[in-house]
Amino acid sequence: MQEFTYNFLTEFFLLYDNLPIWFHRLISFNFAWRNVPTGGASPASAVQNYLYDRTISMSLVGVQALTSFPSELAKMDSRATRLLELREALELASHEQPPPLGESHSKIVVRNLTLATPNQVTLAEGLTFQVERDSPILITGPNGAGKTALARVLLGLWKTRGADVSVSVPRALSIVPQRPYLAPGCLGDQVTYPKRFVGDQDASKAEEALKAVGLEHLLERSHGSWDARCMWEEVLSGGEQQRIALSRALFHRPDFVLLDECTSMVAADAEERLYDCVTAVGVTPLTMSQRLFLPKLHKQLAPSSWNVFRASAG
Ligand SMILES: Nc1ncnc2c1ncn2[C@@H]1O[C@H](COP(=O)(O)OP(=O)(O)OP(=O)(O)O)[C@@H](O)[C@H]1O
Repeated sequence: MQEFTYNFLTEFFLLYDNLPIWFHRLISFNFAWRNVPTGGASPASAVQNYLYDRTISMSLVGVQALTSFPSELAKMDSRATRLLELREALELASHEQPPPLGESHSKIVVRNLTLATPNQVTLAEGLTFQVERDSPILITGPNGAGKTALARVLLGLWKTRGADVSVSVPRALSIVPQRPYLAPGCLGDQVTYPKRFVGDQDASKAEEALKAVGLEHLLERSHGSWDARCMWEEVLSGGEQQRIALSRALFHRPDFVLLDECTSMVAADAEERLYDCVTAVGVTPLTMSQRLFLPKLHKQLAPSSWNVFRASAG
């Protein structure tokens, strides 16, 4: 029944979303007809009033649009990033098929990797490292050094380059990006993304993940219902959005996770606990970050030979 009502309302507003505008116009015209200056109502004065009223209401709509501009921009930002990544992946797939990455069950292995952008700008050469289960590694480097680029290579989005290059990654590898994508859907869907939330099956695991990242208040706010829906990008703060993204890693528990500056908007005093949560559930992070406290949470630091990064002077 709930689904029927939801579908009905969605269809109704999609088809008739301009009804309120026409109601508003009728009311405005009625108002214009009644409130004419001395001399009585005439079509000319009514139309004049109507146009005056429309000018004012259109200006108000303009002001309203301006005030909602920053949040609209934030929404567009994460969507645009995803679209760009999709476009890059499609371009690579159509022109230059990247050689398939090797598959390894228990570790990430990178040997002699040359890191380069799609337009052939070399960012680093000879990258060699491996990440084993329970041996997290931290990669630091200045802005533009190529940390996200490395994540893209490991996910198979960017081509691997280099003589004798070999890159193998486990199937169970996922990413928590800096700017998370919030899926349209209910609260449960946000935690279980990319899979749809299935109440009976996912509720207790999703609740555990949500609590671990300190977002239990979202469930309380919706009176314990996972079906709450809203424009999540507008309602959740930047830090909350990043915590939601981390909760997905805790929900799905891949063997390895790429954490790409994924706590940059989280309050500093909570960050360390969040990283602990990830390792506590048996997920091994490969972290890309500038955060100063992070070295103590990782068993390995990226090898110093990585200072060949093109942008390291920055
Ligand atoms: N699609 C692309 N096409 C061309 N160049 C790109 C592309 N994406 C990123 N770059 C460039 O590659 C370089 C490395 O970018 P990357 O995002 O990996 O840096 P980063 O080390 O993650 O930086 P930050 O610390 O700011 O997140 C940058 O100079 C960037 O402009």
